Amino acid sequence: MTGLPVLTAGLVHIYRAEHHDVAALAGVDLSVQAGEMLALLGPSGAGKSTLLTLFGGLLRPSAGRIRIGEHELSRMSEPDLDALRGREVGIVLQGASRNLIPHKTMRENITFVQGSRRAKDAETVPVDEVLELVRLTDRADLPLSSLTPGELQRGALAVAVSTRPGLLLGDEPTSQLDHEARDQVLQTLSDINATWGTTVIVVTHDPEVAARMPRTVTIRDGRVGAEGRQGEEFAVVSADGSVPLPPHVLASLTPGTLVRLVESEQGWTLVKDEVEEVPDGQAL
Ligand SMILES: Nc1ncnc2c1ncn2[C@@H]1O[C@H](COP(=O)(O)OP(=O)(O)OP(=O)(O)O)[C@@H](O)[C@H]1O
Repeated sequence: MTGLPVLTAGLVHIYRAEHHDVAALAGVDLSVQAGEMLALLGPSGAGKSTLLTLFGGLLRPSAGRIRIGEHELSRMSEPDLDALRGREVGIVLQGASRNLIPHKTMRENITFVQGSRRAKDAETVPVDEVLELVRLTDRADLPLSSLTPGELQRGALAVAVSTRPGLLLGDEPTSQLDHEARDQVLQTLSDINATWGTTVIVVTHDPEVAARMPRTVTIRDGRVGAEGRQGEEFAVVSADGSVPLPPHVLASLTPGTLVRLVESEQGWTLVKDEVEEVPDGQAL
């Protein structure tokens, strides 16, 4: 299968807890083209993992739309979502060991996933082709306990793409790896993307990983806060017409500040209105 596009519109997710609700996503509008490779960035608690989990059909959105290829996920039944995960979406959870069966070799792990009921009707890829793509051919038949952390992480990627899905999702796929292993995992993600055209979306906290991604999307307070292309950061106009300001701009343009939108040849410039301060005690 070639890459799948991903589209969200007004995506909201609320975790319902016993005493309070948490709005993890508050209206995400995002369009990812088939075959793109991007990183989701943002502060802790911003909603990155929730968004990734929704892309994988592991959670259902509270409101809004989410489309993977031809599928509108919010309308799919549990069995159909399960089948989607088995064939069209590969997910790598945080921590390599959560994605692998410890007493099986890499080859056996891949064969096991390919032979599972969920993978029925999925594209069959020769195991050796998958192993070669992640550069683990010579480690394929060894016990997992003899593999390095980087090899195990590449093994987790191999399992996730063993049915050649159109979308690969990774939650912090390079965390807790040394620089060399991290670079090899990044290279493997690029190789999967380039060889099969797989759409790749990863969550990362690592600025060096982000810098190597062609596109980054920063999630802030459950919304798209900014986008980066080739290292340059842009503010993004939301579907409701709002433009979230980056934190350093917000520090000088505090909420309630009046601004003028001035048109020029370059486009639009935001100019702070210098309204005279009302002296203390004269406001009322
Ligand atoms: N199962 C849950 N039940 C209740 N609240 C949750 C649950 N999972 C996440 N949250 C809350 O939802 C918000 C978004 O969490 P999420 O894990 O998506 O953020 P994140 O950007 O991935 O953070 P991190 O970088 O720390 O992993 C946070 O306020 C978090 O506490």
